Amino acid sequence: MPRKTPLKDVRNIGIMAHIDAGKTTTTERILYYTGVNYKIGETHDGTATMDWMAQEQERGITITSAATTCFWKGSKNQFPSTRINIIDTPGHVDFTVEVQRSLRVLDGSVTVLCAKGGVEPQSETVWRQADEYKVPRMIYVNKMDIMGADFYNVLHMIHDRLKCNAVPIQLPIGAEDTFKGIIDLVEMDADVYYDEMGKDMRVEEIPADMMDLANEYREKLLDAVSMFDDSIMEDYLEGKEIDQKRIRKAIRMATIENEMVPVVCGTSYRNKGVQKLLDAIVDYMPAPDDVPAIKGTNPKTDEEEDRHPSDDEPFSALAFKIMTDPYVGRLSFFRVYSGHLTTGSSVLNSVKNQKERMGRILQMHANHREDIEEVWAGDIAAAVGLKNTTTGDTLCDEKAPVILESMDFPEPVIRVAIEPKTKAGQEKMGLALVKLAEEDPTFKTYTDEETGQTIIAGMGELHLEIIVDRLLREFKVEANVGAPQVAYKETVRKKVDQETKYKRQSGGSGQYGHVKITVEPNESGKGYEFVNAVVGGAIPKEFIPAVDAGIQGALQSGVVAGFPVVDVKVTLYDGSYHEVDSSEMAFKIAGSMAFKEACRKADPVLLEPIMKVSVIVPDEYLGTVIGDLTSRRGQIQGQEARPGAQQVDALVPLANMFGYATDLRSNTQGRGQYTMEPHSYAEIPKSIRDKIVEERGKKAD
Ligand SMILES: Nc1nc2c(ncn2[C@@H]2O[C@H](COP(=O)(O)OP(=O)(O)OP(=O)(O)O)[C@@H](O)[C@H]2O)c(=O)[nH]1
Repeated sequence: MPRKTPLKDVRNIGIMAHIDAGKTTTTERILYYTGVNYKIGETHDGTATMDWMAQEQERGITITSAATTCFWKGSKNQFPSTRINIIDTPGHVDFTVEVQRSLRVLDGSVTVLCAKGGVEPQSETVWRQADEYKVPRMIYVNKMDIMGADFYNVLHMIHDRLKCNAVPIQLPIGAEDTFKGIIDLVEMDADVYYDEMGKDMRVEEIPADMMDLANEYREKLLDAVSMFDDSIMEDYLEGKEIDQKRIRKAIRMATIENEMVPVVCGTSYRNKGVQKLLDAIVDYMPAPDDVPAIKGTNPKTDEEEDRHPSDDEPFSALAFKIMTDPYVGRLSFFRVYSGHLTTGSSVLNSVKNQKERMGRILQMHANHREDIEEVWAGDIAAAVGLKNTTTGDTLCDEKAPVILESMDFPEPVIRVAIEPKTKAGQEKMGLALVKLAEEDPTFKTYTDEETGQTIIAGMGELHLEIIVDRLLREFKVEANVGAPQVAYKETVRKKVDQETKYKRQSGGSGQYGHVKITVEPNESGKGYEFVNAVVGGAIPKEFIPAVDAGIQGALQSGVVAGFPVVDVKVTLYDGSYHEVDSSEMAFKIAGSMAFKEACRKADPVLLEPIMKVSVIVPDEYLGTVIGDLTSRRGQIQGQEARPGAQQVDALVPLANMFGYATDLRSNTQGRGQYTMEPHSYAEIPKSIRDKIVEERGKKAD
């Protein structure tokens, strides 16, 4: 069967927003107008379709990025029927990795801003991430109906904070409770609404009292796009009629090239402007073949090999989200980059070097799913029952293997001990935690060797709360959790050489493993690296992975205070073996012992997560807030004026940020706001380190 929607008519977009800007409401309205929903769900009723995880409904926030497909007829029939895949993204900072992984697989994004709040710090964070991925963007200024809505102020904030070439392609008519329509600067007409909830809309001439303003902004728009079609400005200045198609084409090119960010407005809640937003998505957001080819590597030759968005290339796709679904089991969301695949065929997971059968493929809609027979370049769908595929893996044609550029996941910064309420729950909890960790690469679970406790580690308190919540709801495991603690790490500062011989002679056969290794610091963030430099069979090939495994076991619990060891490079360069007594086990033990011994000598240090904290505080509390941040070992990075307030940016150890929300509230009479995200890991000052070591019940070395 040929593909149903031409590649040109596919839009993979994300909707990004600060909490409460109205992302969920906007998505709901989009689904409503595209005919997927028969009734409009309100987020505050808890019936919104996108927020289908129970706890999201209760909390009123969107956590996971579900992909939803809908179709829009397209504006002026330029694109007869465009397929829009919406990748939902969360607004909370604990879930930035969700934002990042969606940025990886989408082609364009709509940033929703609140017409009153404008650019909040979280929007800035997400914007910078989108900059990194060079995602073409447009901005939707929502909530034009609320008290304090000010389109031009938001525009000013966009220029000031996001430093992008934002150009309105619409202007609001009125604001707050007098918001009654939208001027279209391409068509030079107005959509005027005659009722509260956006049912009665008429296309009219631009109101006379707004004509000058409309002309002024039309000129700005034409000026912005004229670099993509210089005759546009000439024609305009000569007073000639300019074809709308030409303007749209130029806006589209400028947007896709990341040279311009079109700005539209409306109120999703009151159903005003959403259809025009859909038109703009179709007109200006890129199709999969408008963006550069995805980079990849051939796993056989290690050579770079790109995959172009074409059905004729070999199949390649990136798994970007794993979810456990109560009805169908494990769902793996994937984005197809090239080629075509029929349900029932096999693919290669090139990262794991394992075959997977694509037995059933589903198209996800917000509230139902559809079995599909085929997927094509540019599609987003979900496969049922893939066994070994995890987030970030490449699925590809076995005959043309490729590993697509994936995503980097940050290390968890916060940990809590967790314990099932009943003994019977122990095994169930273990299995459930493993499942949850498969879904979410920023969530880890392990046993603390010092205390024997089960630990869960993640990106923030809310992140772990949600995990505990899901344990209860989805896996029926009731658990007690301890107080959140910082997820410290250990590393080494010096290169050392280590020789260790593990030899036992007890009764029957003995054990013999002898290794010579060097242990040295690895680049920050590079993790653990193992190099096999053994020559001439000093250690037989079959025992080398055992040495590596032994070291990996030892990495879990460092020599300073039993925290995981990161960023070390270990080179195994020599050793010896015994014909009879050597075994994998013996080499595993030798590897582990050698590594621990080497670490003791290699100037081991304790590292702590440092957070980037942004606080917005009314002027009168500025001194108190800065004083407080400094007393938390914070380093002030900068300060910027906002209307009636200041934004303070600081780097603060996570250990000193517990309880910050409460303190900030009392220091500012509830008027301060803050966001924080992981920034880096840094060495802990000695005095504090000694205290941590002591608390862990171990003596400092
Ligand atoms: N007056 C008005 N209220 C709106 C508008 N859009 C959204 N809201 C309300 O604002 C609140 C937040 O909207 P949501 O759609 O849940 O916001 P969100 O950005 O998805 O929030 P998170 O899911 O928490 O990230 C809800 O109570 C909405 O009903 C609007 O255009 N006008």
